[in-house]
Amino acid sequence: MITCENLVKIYKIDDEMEVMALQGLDLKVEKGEVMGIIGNSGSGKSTLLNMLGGLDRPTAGKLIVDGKDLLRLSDKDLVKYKLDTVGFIWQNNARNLIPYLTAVENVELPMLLKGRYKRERAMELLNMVDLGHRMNSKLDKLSGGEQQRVAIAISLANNPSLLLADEPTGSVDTKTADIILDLFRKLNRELGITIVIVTHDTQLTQKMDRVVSIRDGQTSSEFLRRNFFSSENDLDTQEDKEEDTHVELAVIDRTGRIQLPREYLDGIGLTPEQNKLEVMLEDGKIIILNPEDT
Ligand SMILES: Nc1ncnc2c1ncn2[C@@H]1O[C@H](COP(=O)(O)OP(=O)(O)OP(=O)(O)O)[C@@H](O)[C@H]1O
Repeated sequence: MITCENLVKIYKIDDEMEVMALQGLDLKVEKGEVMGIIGNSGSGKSTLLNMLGGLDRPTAGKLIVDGKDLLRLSDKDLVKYKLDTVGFIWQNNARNLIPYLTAVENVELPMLLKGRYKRERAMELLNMVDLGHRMNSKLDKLSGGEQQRVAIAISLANNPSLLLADEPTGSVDTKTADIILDLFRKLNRELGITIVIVTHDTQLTQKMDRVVSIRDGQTSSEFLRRNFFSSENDLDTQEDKEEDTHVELAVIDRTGRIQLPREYLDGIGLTPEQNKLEVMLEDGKIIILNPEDT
């Protein structure tokens, strides 16, 4: 569904200053995946989402989404792509909704359809997000989580094949965050929609099958859930950390370069000044040693 290869995004601040927000990022997302993206503030998560959503164009590299080459699309085709292929959910989406209109009126508002069909489609979308029973409630009578579900209904209006969510649970409590993740899963299952979620919420990422970590504008590691079918109850009863639920994979680029977590390097006593490691292949395993220890 998504292929990013060596993706670069440079923002020009003024004649002298540039920011390289994406520094040769590689990422593959399969059709029908629900995937998380994590990373420190400023690591390039939102920039990546903006590129995937066609809100801005990459500077260089390759970006193919749903068969469309986003570096080569004409301006007209990019507008069509934004309308037809992607749906967006933002952290503060609900704030853009109109408080004195009902849920169904809010969903109807941005739709291009006319008359009766608009109402039918808006009702259908609210049913999809399990909010059919509140369709005639004024928005300001709905909880934060329910308002976010109205925003999700709106994002589905054009049958997108990709949903992009930037901190979708940033403004709600843990229980509501779980309900929203369950809803994403349901939409994924029932509509086959691919979903990419940027989040800081480690409770949420523990429940995702694949989480990619971005550092300095590049994918640095990937967390795969150990047991895709492990019971959600287990997660609720124990104080899990990401390492317990997921196995961490370092990302290797086409030239064989990998980025090792700093704590691993610290673990073998390698100081930041040292820039060489001893690497050995032994019994089918690659062993990395601090050269000063050998
Ligand atoms: N429109 C822009 N103009 C100039 N620089 C930008 C722009 N957008 C992002 N940047 C810079 O690009 C880098 C990556 O920013 P980005 O917003 O993608 O990070 P992020 O991982 O989403 O951070 P956060 O978690 O704080 O939202 C930062 O250094 C940021 O200052």
